[in-house]
Amino acid sequence: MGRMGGNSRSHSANPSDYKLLEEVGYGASATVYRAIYLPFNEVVAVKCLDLDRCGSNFEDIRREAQTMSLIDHPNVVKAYCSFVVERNLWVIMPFMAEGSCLHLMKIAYPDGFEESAIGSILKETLKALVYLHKQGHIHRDVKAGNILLDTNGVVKLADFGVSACVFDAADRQRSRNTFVGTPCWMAPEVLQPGSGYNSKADIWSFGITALELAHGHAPFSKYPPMKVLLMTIQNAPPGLDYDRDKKFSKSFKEMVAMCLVKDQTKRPTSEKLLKHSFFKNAKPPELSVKKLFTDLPPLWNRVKALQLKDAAQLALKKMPSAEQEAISQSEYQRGVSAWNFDVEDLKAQASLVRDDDDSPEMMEDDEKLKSVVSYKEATGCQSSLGKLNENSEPYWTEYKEVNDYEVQQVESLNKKGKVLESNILESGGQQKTAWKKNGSSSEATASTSEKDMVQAKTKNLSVKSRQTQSGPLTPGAVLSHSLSERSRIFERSENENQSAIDKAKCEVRRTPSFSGPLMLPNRASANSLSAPIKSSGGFRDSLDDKSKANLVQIKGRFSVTSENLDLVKDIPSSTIPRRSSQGSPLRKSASVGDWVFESRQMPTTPSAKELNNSNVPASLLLPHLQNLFQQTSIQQDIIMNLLSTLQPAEAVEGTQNGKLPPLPRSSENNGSVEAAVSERERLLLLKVSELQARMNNLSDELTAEKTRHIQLQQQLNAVSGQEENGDGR
Ligand SMILES: Nc1ncnc2c1ncn2[C@@H]1O[C@H](COP(=O)(O)OP(=O)(O)OP(=O)(O)O)[C@@H](O)[C@H]1O
Repeated sequence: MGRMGGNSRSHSANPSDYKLLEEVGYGASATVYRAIYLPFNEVVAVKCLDLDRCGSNFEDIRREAQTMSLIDHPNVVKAYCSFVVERNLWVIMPFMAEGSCLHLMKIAYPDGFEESAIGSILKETLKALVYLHKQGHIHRDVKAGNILLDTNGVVKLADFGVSACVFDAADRQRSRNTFVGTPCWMAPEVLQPGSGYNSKADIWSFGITALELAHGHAPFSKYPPMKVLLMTIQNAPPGLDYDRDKKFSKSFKEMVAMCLVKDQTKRPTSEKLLKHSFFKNAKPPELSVKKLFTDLPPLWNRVKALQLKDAAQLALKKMPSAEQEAISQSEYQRGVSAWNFDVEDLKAQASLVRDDDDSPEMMEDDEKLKSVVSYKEATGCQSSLGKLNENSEPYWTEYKEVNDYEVQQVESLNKKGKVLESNILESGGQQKTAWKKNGSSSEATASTSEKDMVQAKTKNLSVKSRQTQSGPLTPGAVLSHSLSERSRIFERSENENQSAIDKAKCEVRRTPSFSGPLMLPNRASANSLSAPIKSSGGFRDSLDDKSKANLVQIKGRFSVTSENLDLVKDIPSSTIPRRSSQGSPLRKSASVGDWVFESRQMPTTPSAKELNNSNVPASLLLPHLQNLFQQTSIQQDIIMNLLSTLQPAEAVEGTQNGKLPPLPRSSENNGSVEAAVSERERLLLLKVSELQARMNNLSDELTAEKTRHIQLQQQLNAVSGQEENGDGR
């Protein structure tokens, strides 16, 4: 690793040359800090990847770092250098002071950007894709969260955590048959295991990103991953609606429609797409993008605000399972990439998710949030919160209300709890006025590099406290410090009982390992299963026993599992009827190439008695009953097929010529199976008695023949006696 080419001034691989300041972002596998490179007094970004969370696939990381070192394009975030510090990989990059488009939308543009800004952002992103594709790379994780902005309006595509070099022959097969990405942004061919994909998958993700920038969230973002997977495969492609999206131009709509074609061969290449009229008319980013953040607070304060918002949302969910669901949902909806797909579980979940927006659960959440928290959700939380975007004021203007709510949570859920966030909340409250658009505070424009450095010296209590309390900053300390720990630093004393809100923050940031109704992997499980940089199966060891037992295939960040292989492996595949339609109880395994029996349609199937006695609503019972019905029909099918294979072919004839009728084969005739069997029995008995009668006849005939034979013998003897007497005379 170490230094990477192309820089006139190279950055050292010595961690003590970097002074880590505020956290400015976090993803599935990494936390990103603003930092100062001391030898040059230069602001940089340091991405700290926890190698343990990455599955410690060092070989992949090394290859990834090499890939990054070859990147040299003004619209691609390049790595200056990378090096391992204890169990962490530090990647040193240019600091993009305005963070990602996703963060920007969540903070200030919950309903998306205006078309001129979108045009510029997309054009710059597309230039990056043209470059990467020419170099033989597939990015595989194009989304608003990976499009970074600088204060002067520069747009760069980031995160090669999942990119793959298709020119590397050894890697080609794997990279093209690997499940990598974030479900909402993933192309249909990527979601269909084994079909393989190429750089056109990036064009699909680019189209989804266009919709994300236009609406503030990606299509289907309110659904759990598997529902998204099924909808992407089964539904018509999403797009800009000609009625609902009246504000957008025809050429924008056309461009999006070109990207979101299911048949990858019909999608344009990045190079061709760049020639589309939509991009020809795009404004330079310094005109249309720069103005997006003129009145906003510094990035790290925005990130802090977003973390508080996540925590507030999480604190609403008090039951452990609900917490897990919330974490899963929020991580997923935020666009975090690490999702391991247990296809069976997710299919079952998908069948339970209603397509309409008015599911009671969602409405309940909606009401709860509306009554307590008045902020609107952007991309991330929109789905579970319903339509909260009616009021389009930026999130940060309501920051204080969120904080008030958090205080309530802290007070009500933790009697002993001290208000850990007091400092944060106070500063948040003050900043609320300072951040308001049209406000005149100097804070609003304090995001230039020089100012950042000054602010870092004066404002960053958490980092300073950490450094003074624990001596030199170690990477481990950096990575392990959580928001709660930082809260303690703010408070400057240890808390015995972590407040609910504080705990919730830990959950948001870190990696709980409980399971919940959605059965979606939280970040911890996702990361333990997956290599966030690039996958290769090197993380197999981190699977627990159950996962190992069920693992069919590890596909990049996602593993495809089935618990049902044992059930079917002893049944000859030829005896199982094959149905190819969607929703069939028998499906082709994602990876083993054989047909598997999908008995695990539901996470748990209650007994009939339970179903009868319970007060469960029909909407919940129905899927279980359908599941039971489906399983019963499958079993019948299998029995029928086994019976038919036991039956000799020549026996399948009509009774008229003395032979037996065939057993009914189709499932429609299942009811007549018993009757058919007894009919066969009766005919067999008839046949036996018929044979017996024929045998009796034959015996009689034999006896008669024998008698005739004796009589003839006697006649012959008599004749020969007469002849002898005649000769003697
Ligand atoms: N160079 C940078 N300058 C400023 N902010 C950055 C920089 N790199 C990343 N970030 C911020 O950190 C966030 C997480 O970074 P990144 O996407 O690289 O992590 P990740 O673990 O790979 O995430 P994911 O897998 O979910 O895409 C980004 O969304 C962005 O907001």
